[in-house]
Amino acid sequence: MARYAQVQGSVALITLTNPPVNALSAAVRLGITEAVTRALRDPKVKSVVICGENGVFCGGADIREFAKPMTGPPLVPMISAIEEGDKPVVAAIEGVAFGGGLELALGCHYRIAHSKARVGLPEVTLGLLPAAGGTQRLPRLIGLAPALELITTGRHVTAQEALKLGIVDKVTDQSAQDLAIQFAQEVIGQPLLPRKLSTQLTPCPPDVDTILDEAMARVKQRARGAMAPVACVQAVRAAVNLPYQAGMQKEQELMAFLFRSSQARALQYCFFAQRAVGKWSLSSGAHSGNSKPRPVTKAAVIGLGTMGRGITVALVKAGLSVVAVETNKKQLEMGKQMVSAMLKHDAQKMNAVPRLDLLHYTTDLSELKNTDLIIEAVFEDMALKKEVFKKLSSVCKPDAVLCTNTSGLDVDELASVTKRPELVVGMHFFAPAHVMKLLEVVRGSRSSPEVMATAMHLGKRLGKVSVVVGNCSGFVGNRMLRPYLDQANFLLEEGATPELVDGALEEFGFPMGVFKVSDLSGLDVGWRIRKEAGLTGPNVDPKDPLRRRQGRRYSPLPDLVCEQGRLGQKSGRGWYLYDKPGGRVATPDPDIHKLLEDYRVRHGIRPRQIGSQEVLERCLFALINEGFRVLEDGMAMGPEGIDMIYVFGYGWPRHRGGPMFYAAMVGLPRVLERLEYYQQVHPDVPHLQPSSLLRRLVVNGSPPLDKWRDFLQRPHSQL
Ligand SMILES: CC/C=C/CC(=O)SCCNC(=O)CCNC(=O)[C@H](O)C(C)(C)COP(=O)(O)OP(=O)(O)OC[C@H]1O[C@@H](n2cnc3c(N)ncnc32)[C@H](O)[C@@H]1OP(=O)(O)O
Repeated sequence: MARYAQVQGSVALITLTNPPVNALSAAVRLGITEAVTRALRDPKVKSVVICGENGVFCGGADIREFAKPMTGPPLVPMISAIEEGDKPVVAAIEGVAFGGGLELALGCHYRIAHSKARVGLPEVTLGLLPAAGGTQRLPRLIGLAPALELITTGRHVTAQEALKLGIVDKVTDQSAQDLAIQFAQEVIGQPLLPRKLSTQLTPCPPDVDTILDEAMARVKQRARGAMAPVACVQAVRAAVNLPYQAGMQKEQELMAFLFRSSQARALQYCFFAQRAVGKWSLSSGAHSGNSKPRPVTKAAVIGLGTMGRGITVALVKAGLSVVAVETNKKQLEMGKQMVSAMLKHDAQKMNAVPRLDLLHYTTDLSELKNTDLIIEAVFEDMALKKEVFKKLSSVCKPDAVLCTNTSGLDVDELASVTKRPELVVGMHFFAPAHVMKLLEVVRGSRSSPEVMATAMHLGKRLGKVSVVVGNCSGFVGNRMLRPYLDQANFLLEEGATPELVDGALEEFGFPMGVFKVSDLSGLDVGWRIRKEAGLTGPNVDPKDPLRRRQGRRYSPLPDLVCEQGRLGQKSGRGWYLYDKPGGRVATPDPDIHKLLEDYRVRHGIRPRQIGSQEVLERCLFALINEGFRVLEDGMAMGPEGIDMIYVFGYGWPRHRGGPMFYAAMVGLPRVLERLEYYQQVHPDVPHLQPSSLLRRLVVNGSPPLDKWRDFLQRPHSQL
């Protein structure tokens, strides 16, 4: 796991060999410990170079080992032995030096990086802190403020920035290993003490306490309940206030606390779940390993509304040439201006040139005959989308892939109007499409494996976390959102206020509560959908009482709010009051409180005190329950997919792992018991009826999440 060689006569070359990222597994740590001991003992060896095989220095500790009892030599003494040795050790960093990998390099006396390498301490993203001396050595090397920023965010740093910050000593476009070997010979005999970071003091500006206090305030505000960033600040404070050994002691104490936390488990689960969803498989036996994507060099986007514009920008940023289509010249010009502005803004931030040359604008669909893949992003209306698909089917080349960016319409119905249903797939982007990381790739019943591979591969090129989902109303994300929204509205009827509900959800870790999100998206969006579904407006069954629709409880509150012209942020009033139309700062609105009070009086509802726990249980458990139904119906590959959809698309706090992981952490019997309780209290809300899968899991002893698939009744998923 670590290869040893003697090169150029006097240089010991230690190579980490644990593909794909040379993670510091027990075997690698043992290999390094033995190799370093050998090099330090061998009188013929005058200096040492540590590098990684296959162009990767080291991706850090082996995260898979965290769930198992610790074996092999620990990292801290291994790194100390390198630093304390009397021979210069040079780290040759290619690819990445992350986490324990960078900590290993910080224990070396010199660091040389390839120009394409990246370094960083991403432990905080795993619910941990850099506990192999990272919180103590990095501040000593680069100073307090930059170290705080890197450690509390886990941000990856390019080799160039690392050089500027002083993390690395040299950057090369050639082989970092070759330069390191040469360098290791040059530094033989030079004093080593100044290069041993543990012997140095952290350089501190006079306002050190202010810097630390401000960092703590910033981190607490951003963390939304995540503990690791707070612990990172505490550990770095120790690098300033305490001698090295005492600082290390503090680092270990904080790490021990984090390591056992449910947040660390959640974040590590997310790390693997994010990678697992990329490995899709279909019930036909096709999977990501045996299905080849089609080449896509030229794409098209139909419709330059909010979604179409974002998708166009995302495609251009990924280097694809794009034909952007609108129905008339005026719309086209408007779309063009917006897309150009977005690309210029983005390029400016990255100090790059906007790739406007990749774009072609037209109102003529016949110009799509050479495009490989078309994404329809017109208004969410089945008739209109069908018309577009019919036309696309006749103008596009026969093997062009046709994608729809619907947020919930039937992909099969759309595919049925084309001559190539096997080349039709849903690509559900989330607004703003060039920013949001989530992509639901919707498999129609006839979508071919090749077309699924193409959409998933394109998602990856766009930097998205792409999740394969089945073709059901609302797909996965929006389907699960409905019971959540319903519960939030019912809570208002029963005595809550928007700020009470939002407060509980924000305290849980959502960046915004449900009513603030609705105001941001525009309340008219849901209003239109409810009208089309016959839940409000002229198509309502006249026999339905006001608070019952289609056989179940219904809250007309959101409709009443819209009828008052309160459409959310854009109109300056929604569930909250804003300082002006388009304003962002929400303040509680006495008019809404009055509306709720009048409503309750009108309907004879006695308001009651509602606490945060009830808000969370009713909103989140109803959503989770629908998640179990999604699994039962075979509309998602597994709980990991659902969790990634919620983490990347709906602001579910990552340190809570996603709804299905959260359910497992709370305990499935508890979720079931609370759903049963609320169902008894609200028998007219079918969403509260516990799903059969949840019941079956509980009866079978609540197996761990990765075993849930074994309890599905359907032999095959719908994917
Ligand atoms: C005592 C505790 C001390 C903790 C200190 C630490 O070091 S904690 C770990 C800190 N390191 C990280 O957080 C890095 C995590 N990895 C990455 O950011 C990326 O994987 C990468 C190194 C930048 C490589 O990215 P790339 O896109 O090229 O590949 P993948 O992400 O798909 O990874 C390939 C496979 O490798 C697995 N993997 C990656 N890093 C680790 C790791 N540190 N431990 C274990 N496994 C790791 C990853 O899961 C992939 O596996 P597959 O089975 O192929 O999905």
